[in-house]
Amino acid sequence: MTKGTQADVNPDLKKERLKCNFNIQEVTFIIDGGKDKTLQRKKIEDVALNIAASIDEVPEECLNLKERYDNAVRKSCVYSNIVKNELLEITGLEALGSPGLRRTADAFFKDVSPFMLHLGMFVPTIIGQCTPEQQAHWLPKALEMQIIGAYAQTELGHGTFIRGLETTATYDPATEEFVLHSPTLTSTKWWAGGLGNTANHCIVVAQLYTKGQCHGTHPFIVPIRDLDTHEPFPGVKVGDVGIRMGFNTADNGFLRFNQYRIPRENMMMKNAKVMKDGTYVKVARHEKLTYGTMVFVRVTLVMEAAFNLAKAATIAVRYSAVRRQSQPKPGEPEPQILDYPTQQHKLFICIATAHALQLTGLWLWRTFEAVLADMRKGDTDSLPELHALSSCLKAVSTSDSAALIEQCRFACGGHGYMLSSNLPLLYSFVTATRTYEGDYTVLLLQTARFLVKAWEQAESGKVLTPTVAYLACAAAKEKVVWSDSVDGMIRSFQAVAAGKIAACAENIKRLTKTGTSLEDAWQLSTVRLVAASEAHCRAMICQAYWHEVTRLTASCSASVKIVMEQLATLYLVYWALETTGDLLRYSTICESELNKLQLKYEELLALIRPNAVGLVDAFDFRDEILHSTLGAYDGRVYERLMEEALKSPLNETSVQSSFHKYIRPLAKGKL
Ligand SMILES: CCCCCCCCCCCCCCCCCCCCC/C=C/C(=O)SCCNC(=O)CCNC(=O)[C@H](O)C(C)(C)COP(=O)(O)OP(=O)(O)OC[C@H]1O[C@@H](n2cnc3c(N)ncnc32)[C@H](O)[C@@H]1OP(=O)(O)O
Ligand SMILES: Cc1cc2nc3c(=O)[nH]c(=O)nc-3n(C[C@H](O)[C@H](O)[C@H](O)COP(=O)(O)OP(=O)(O)OC[C@H]3O[C@@H](n4cnc5c(N)ncnc54)[C@H](O)[C@@H]3O)c2cc1C
Repeated sequence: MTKGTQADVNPDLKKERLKCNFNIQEVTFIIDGGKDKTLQRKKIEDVALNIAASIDEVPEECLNLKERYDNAVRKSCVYSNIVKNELLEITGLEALGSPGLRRTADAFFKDVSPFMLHLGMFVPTIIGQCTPEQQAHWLPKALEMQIIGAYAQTELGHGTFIRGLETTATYDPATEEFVLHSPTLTSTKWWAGGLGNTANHCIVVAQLYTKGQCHGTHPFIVPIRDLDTHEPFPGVKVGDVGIRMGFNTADNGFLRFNQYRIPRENMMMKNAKVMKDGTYVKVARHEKLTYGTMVFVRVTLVMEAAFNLAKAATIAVRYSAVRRQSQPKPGEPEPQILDYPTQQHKLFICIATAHALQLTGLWLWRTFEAVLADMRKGDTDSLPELHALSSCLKAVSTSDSAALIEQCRFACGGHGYMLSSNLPLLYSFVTATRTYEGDYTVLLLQTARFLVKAWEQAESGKVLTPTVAYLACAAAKEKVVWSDSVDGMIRSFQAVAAGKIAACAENIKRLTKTGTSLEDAWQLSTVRLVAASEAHCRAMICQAYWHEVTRLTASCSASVKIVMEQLATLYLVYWALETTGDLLRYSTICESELNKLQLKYEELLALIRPNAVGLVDAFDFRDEILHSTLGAYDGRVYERLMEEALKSPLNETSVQSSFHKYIRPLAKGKL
């Protein structure tokens, strides 16, 4: 964080920091995943942010579309050099996935870098889908930025249904080439980040045909532009998809092929190969390993959701400590808006959710690494569980994060609507994560498939995998006894999930018994399947969050343990109150217990209040990364709002030319 001198800090924020009763740094270490991770992150920030400080003379949002893109490319090149020449020196290849790199990128780009997909999907797909020989060829070029890549899977006509993609890659053994073709308008690749004007290479997912047979979708590395002139190659039509709600500097593009040829070796051949004579050879032991990059990105998006929500919470909590409004007690000064319980209700759940998603995300990452290790040994048994886990966690974390970022904006009143608060840009960025890399509903339905199967296994007494082991106890189908202890609440959330899954399974069974096909019975049950999947995910987040807090605070100071547990309890109580209907249905909770729960929630808000600013300080965002007039460390909100306003091009002259062109003639009746 940029602390400045204490004299510059808003007096209310100063007082808040004096009130904080726990060691902020200890919490930072927990959030980062350990002291070593914090130190590494800070080192990366120190290197990168020296340069970021003077990267923009004019605020990004004041530029026109084309200038914004050019500016984003300029900054991406500066940033790439820092990554290559400085950051990789500090941590080696590990830097590419490090939180330090992710965070410092935000100091350079308020919107999105057109290189994001190069690093976020092009490089990971080379690592995940290429043979070692192919990696040796492509990876150094990509890391040196000699080539820039995009990931083009989605088409104009299909995003969700990958098997429905229309682009074809037909093998020609005579020349040992694949012929890429886009047979229809709807087969045009659409949306790929970095594709429109920036990338010269692209991973293209296409239906593979060889010896007259289709073998389904496979990934190919496709050169699309000349490395020197940057002109698209003949047979390639590429461009920008048009103005979007956000991501306007991400260069999302379209791509069409007209019988465009690439060498056979450009098929990514880790999981399947086409031999010179056109023989198709399946290498992978699991059908869906070609979807591996998506699983990887879904896993990372859980922490991405936490990161962005933490930024919004920092902005809104600091602002709420500075902002004073209304006069609830006559004759007394206007209170800080953070003192209003309704404001605490809006904001403390944001801090708690950021913790819940970050700690669950770190746990998911470890699970992902364990599954990868199994797969390296040829064991793919845990892949379905990882797919189910990453699908629902990606869906719920991105959805919660987007909704709560918007809540942070509401919590900042009119000033939250200013682009300079950074809340609108944060929202438009995060709300896209609910859609991309698998739409919310679609991914929850993927998890639901796994849950219904697990339920059937539970009913027949089979051993269940860890994340659904709770279904075994629930198979008895009795209401769970309510208790407002943490364990009791988690048991109740699991009972809700189990009850909903059971109801789905029964509904499908009932429908099929009366002659409905299994596919139709599934469709007729999807509204409840989505709800069941979400309940399962919520129970899992609650369990993982509490488990991680207990584990990570075991050796912490008492005050840190207390505040971390207060937040985690708040998260559980909040969701119990949000889902009272479900609890009444699946647990023994009654009216008096609900009243007790409401009181407990209000007590928790009051307990957390003195530590609110300390808690957001513990996210440890430097001002350069927050980019917010409302959320800077020093709380000079009004001064910053005025300074930013004066940077608007509309303030460059006291009278605009439109006055002379239109308003005056209108007033004089001469228009
Ligand atoms: C070097 C210097 C560089 C410097 C550069 C500086 C730059 C600075 C920037 C730095 C910042 C970096 C930050 C990085 C952040 C990363 C951001 C990434 C941004 C991403 C942007 C968006 C990208 C995209 O959206 S890509 C497109 C994604 N598309 C999708 O997700 C499509 C969703 N659809 C599907 O996943 C499937 O089609 C599905 C699952 C819905 C259905 O598939 P299906 O084939 O039809 O399967 P189905 O019949 O339903 O099921 C069969 C069976 O298979 C199981 N299954 C399905 N999927 C999987 C799977 N993935 N894994 C395992 N199993 C799977 C399914 O469950 C079924 O099983 P059964 O029930 O047992 O039959
Ligand atoms: C900002 C952004 C960046 C992107 N970047 C990339 C990229 O770099 N590369 C890339 O390849 N793609 C990218 N995408 C595309 C993205 O992956 C898709 O938009 C996403 O997977 C959703 O697919 P869709 O657009 O086809 O939505 P659709 O599937 O058409 O969804 C529309 C609606 O239909 C519903 N629906 C669809 N199928 C079902 C079903 N089976 N059951 C019930 N409901 C269903 C959905 O829930 C949704 O409500 C990006 C998208 C965005 C917004």
